Amino acid sequence: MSHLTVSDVTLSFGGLNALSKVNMTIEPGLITSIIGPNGAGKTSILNCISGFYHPTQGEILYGDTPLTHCSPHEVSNMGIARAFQNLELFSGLSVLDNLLLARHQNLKYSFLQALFFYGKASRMEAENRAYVEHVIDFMELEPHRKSLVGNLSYGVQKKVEVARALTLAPEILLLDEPMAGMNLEEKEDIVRFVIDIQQERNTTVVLVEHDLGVVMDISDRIYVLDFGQVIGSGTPEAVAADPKVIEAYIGEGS
Ligand SMILES: Nc1ncnc2c1ncn2[C@@H]1O[C@H](COP(=O)(O)OP(=O)(O)OP(=O)(O)O)[C@@H](O)[C@H]1O
Repeated sequence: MSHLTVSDVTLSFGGLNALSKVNMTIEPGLITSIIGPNGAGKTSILNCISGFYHPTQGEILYGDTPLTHCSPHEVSNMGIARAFQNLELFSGLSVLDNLLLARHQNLKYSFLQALFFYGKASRMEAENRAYVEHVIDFMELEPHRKSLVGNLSYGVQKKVEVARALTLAPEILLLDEPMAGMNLEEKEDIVRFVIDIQQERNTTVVLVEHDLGVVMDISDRIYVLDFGQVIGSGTPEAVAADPKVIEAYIGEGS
């Protein structure tokens, strides 16, 4: 597994810099959280890493491979998957079909093979099916596998969204506010899965989350953004004691 390196990334929308010379190193195998007040640039940095936005300046490398100008599809094929803040699920399809569809993105066989459905295509189809079943099992979604996503509670839908990203077997999982709108029990549930994803699947996790209690509890490293700039970084203890970070949060509340 490789380091993900964000170097001097600036993202401008007209006159507004959503990100200004942001530097981050996402270390393999760790949970790195990105926090900051509303509008600080947290989603923008995930958008740059996942190829939805292209930085105005700066560079993003995965190992030695530049991601800066890659499309979202190219980024996910490199092993970087994203679960979205606003769910990217098909509400009229079952959990199983949503996950199969997501996994299907990774199918690589020719039109002719697909047409006659033999050889590599059928083998890959079986492998995909098995992998999706494994993700359903891992995320404890078995009771919901045939349910239409639109009929599920918001908390379960958020879990399906994480599962959707996991079907790509990512090395890095980007999670954008996976606990937003959840009740305490649902939050505890998803926290347990985030830790399991890191520890049991040896996946690097990048987490954008507003719940500071959760962030302090589970993160190995934290980056703090404010007005598009990194104002603090390090272990949870170091960040919690950083006067600039405290100021940014007190400023937000006052
Ligand atoms: N597509 C866009 N066009 C114009 N401005 C944008 C766009 N995307 C983001 N911004 C602006 O960039 C800044 C950073 O937004 P971003 O969504 O990254 O913040 P955030 O930290 O994720 O906020 P929140 O915690 O509220 O989700 C904001 O001022 C936002 O209005």
